[in-house]
Amino acid sequence: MTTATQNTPTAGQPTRDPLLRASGLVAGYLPGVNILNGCDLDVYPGELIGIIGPNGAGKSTLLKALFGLVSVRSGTVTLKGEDITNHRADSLVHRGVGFVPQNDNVFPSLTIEENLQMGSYQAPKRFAERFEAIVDLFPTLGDRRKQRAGSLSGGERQMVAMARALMMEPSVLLLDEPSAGLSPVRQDETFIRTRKINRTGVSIIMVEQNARRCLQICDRGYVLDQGRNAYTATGRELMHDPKVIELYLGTLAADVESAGKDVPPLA
Ligand SMILES: Nc1ncnc2c1ncn2[C@@H]1O[C@H](COP(=O)(O)OP(=O)(O)OP(=O)(O)O)[C@@H](O)[C@H]1O
Repeated sequence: MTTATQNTPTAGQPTRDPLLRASGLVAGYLPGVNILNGCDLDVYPGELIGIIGPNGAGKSTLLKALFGLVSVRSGTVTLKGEDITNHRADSLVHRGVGFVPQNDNVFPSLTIEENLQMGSYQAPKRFAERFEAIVDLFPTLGDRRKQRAGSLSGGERQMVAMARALMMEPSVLLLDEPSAGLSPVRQDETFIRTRKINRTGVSIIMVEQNARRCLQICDRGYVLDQGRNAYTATGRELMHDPKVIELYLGTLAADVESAGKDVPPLA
């Protein structure tokens, strides 16, 4: 059995230049209270990265720090080698970073089409072309373009939120707990959708509570604990690492291990 590497953020990484790199991030909300205590993260072109860890570990805060929503106190974030630390969200969108928050991620009173128009407000002339590309990926959105987002199910709203973030054709997409609050079936659909987006070439950083499913689909995973990298390796290695199972995946994962079988594959 391969063992995940503790405290070495470079484990299992490709050797080419990272698309996005976070180095030694320290960040927090209240003066004098740091939530991130020196986080490192590398995302290589085309990768799907999973971030898991206990409640309050700072996973969502890490995404917010990458997207300029939480002030970075020290450390740097680079995109294609360019320093983007503490850049504003609108500037990051322009540079190719997309963000899908966990909550309130659609405009409920607007139709699906209008929600997607909001996603392309920085490049309205590209709306038709981007809308067509999105509908190719998620045909339901085209069929139901005139439906108000507020009347959609949780899973469908999540699809609209992802689609809206894709309107600016990001090179990297940040997803904050996309499966939160969804039934197991809808969670699976969300993970399949995430992988589908990734296969179009978009790099993804996904924070997830559903750690096993997340590790199952991601190329590499980071385990965050108390605002620091605890473990990193490929998703598969983390999923089968005894220490990671014991500390972070809990009994369900242990049951899977002891039964000697993997979690069922996503369709
Ligand atoms: N807006 C905020 N103001 C002050 N503290 C906050 C704020 N948002 C989050 N925190 C605190 O930051 C810490 C980390 O929260 P964060 O949401 O990043 O953790 P997480 O790993 O994503 O946890 P979970 O899995 O429970 O969502 C928690 O102690 C939380 O209470």
